[in-house]
This record gives sequence, structure tokens and C-alpha cells, in this order.
Amino acid sequence: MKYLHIAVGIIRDAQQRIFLTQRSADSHMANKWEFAGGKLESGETAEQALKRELNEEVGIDAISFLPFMTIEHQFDDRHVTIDFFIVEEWLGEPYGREGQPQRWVAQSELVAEEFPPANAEVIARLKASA
Ligand SMILES: Nc1nc2c([nH]c(=O)n2[C@@H]2O[C@H](COP(=O)(O)OP(=O)(O)OP(=O)(O)O)[C@@H](O)[C@H]2O)c(=O)[nH]1
Ligand SMILES: [Mg+2]
Repeated sequence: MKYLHIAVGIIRDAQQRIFLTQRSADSHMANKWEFAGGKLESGETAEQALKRELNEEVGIDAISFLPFMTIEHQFDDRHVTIDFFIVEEWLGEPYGREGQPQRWVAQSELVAEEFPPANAEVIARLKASA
């Protein structure tokens, strides 16, 4: 069993829209929509990994972010711990820097089934507070 620690950013603009990217066809949870982020490298804190991943994947420099929730999820082949952060201040304009499809969605219109199952509780909480 693989144990992964992941940091992801829920990038939210002033109109309460959230920036999503689509996972590639050959990745775990292929074609699902996601919040940008990825695995902590050795020696990194979740905050450091978040900043690095947001720069690599969506081309922004995160200026301020707050912990939103931490989820543990058991997939068939891996156990993940995901630290979700709300990101509301950044430099640059987010885009799919690795060529991945992107879109902005109103927080109230997020659809849980479009994301990996590990995200269910996060989506429910975001919609409840929209
Ligand atoms: N980035 C991201 N990963 C998620 C989310 N929800 C979720 O279950 N995951 C899972 O968490 C893991 C994150 O890995 P990743 O593929 O983004 O990691 P990474 O950017 O370091 O990728 P790499 O090692 O392929 O370069 C995957 O198993 C992915 O399916 C989410 O909202 N965002
Ligand atoms: Mg990633």
C-alpha cells in the first residue's frame, strides 16, 4: 500500500468562483476534475508543497491561504492524506500550465461526482457555505 501526503489549493476569486483543472487521461483518477496540488516532497511542509505545486501546475504565486480541512481516504491501491487550503490571494492568473483543461465554477455549482471520491466532504462543505 502506498501512503501519500498531498497539499491542494481551492483557488477562489472575489466572485466566489473556484478554479479547477482536469486530471490527465493516464493519471490516477483519470479525467476527474481537481483542485491543483500534489505530493509533498521529502522535507517539505504542506504549505511549501502547496506553493510549489500551484506554481508548477497553474502558474500562480500563492500569497495567502488558510487551512480548510484534512481528509484521509483509502483508495484500492493507496491511502491519501490531503490537506486542502483555501487560496484567496495570489499573483498571476491561474491557467493549466501543464496543458490540462481548466475552468472556473461558482462555488454553489460544484458537482461532487466530477471529483475523486476523496473530495466528497470538501465539496459538500463548500456548497453548504456558498
Ligand atoms: N491534486 C489533487 N489530487 C487529488 C485531489 N483529490 C484526490 O483524491 N487527489 C488524489 O491525490 C493524489 C495527488 O496526486 P497528484 O497526481 O496531483 O500528485 P502530483 O501533482 O505530485 O503528481 P505526479 O507525482 O504525478 O507528478 C492522486 O492520487 C489524486 O488522485 C484533488 O482535488 N487534487
Ligand atoms: Mg498534481
